Amino acid sequence: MTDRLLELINEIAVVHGKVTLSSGAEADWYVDLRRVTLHHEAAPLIGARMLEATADLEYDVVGGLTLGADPVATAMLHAAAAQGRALDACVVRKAQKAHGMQRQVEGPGVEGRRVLAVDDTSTTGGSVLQAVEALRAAGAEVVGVGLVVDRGVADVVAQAGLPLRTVYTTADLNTP
Ligand SMILES: O=P(O)(O)OC[C@H]1O[C@H](OP(=O)(O)OP(=O)(O)O)[C@H](O)[C@@H]1O
Ligand SMILES: O=C(O)c1cc(=O)[nH]c(=O)[nH]1
Repeated sequence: MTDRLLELINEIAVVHGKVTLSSGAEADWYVDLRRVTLHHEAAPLIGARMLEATADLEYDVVGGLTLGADPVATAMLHAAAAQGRALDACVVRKAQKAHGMQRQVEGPGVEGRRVLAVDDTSTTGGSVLQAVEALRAAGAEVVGVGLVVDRGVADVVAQAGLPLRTVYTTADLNTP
């Protein structure tokens, strides 16, 4: 059976060429997941597939470090709502806001709640584990990490003591 989401990722998000990654490392390919997490056909598929991939984990809030995680979390919120499930989303700011409510984690609240930390992709795990730290500081119980594309963080997430659920790994992508 055709995997339409994988087709879309390979067609519109995989970029060949030298690129500097979030960690500062150099790579010769990139997957610009924003091109699919904000795409009219791909985003609903991402919501459904992320719910499926994390079905064995129990959580009532989903979110991660802005910006990559945000459309993933909201796609999951909407996919869950379509199933009659009340799943809230949250956004983890890169730093605490200096005015207003001065929060780092935005949304209906994570204190005392079970949270799935997500990201669109992860290469070193730095971003998603920064989100885990901020979520815990806000009082959340982080139950696991969910990714659309894992670029190789299984060991890092395991070392952090969290279960990792992913829809794709780099082996699934048309990379050089
Ligand atoms: O596993 P890591 O080494 O942390 O890399 C992965 C991170 O890099 C990208 O975000 P980026 O830092 O480019 O920022 P953005 O989400 O604001 O675009 C991506 O969305 C992940 O969050
Ligand atoms: O490591 C990263 O920064 C990174 C890799 C990648 O393939 N896609 C992305 O958005 N970020």
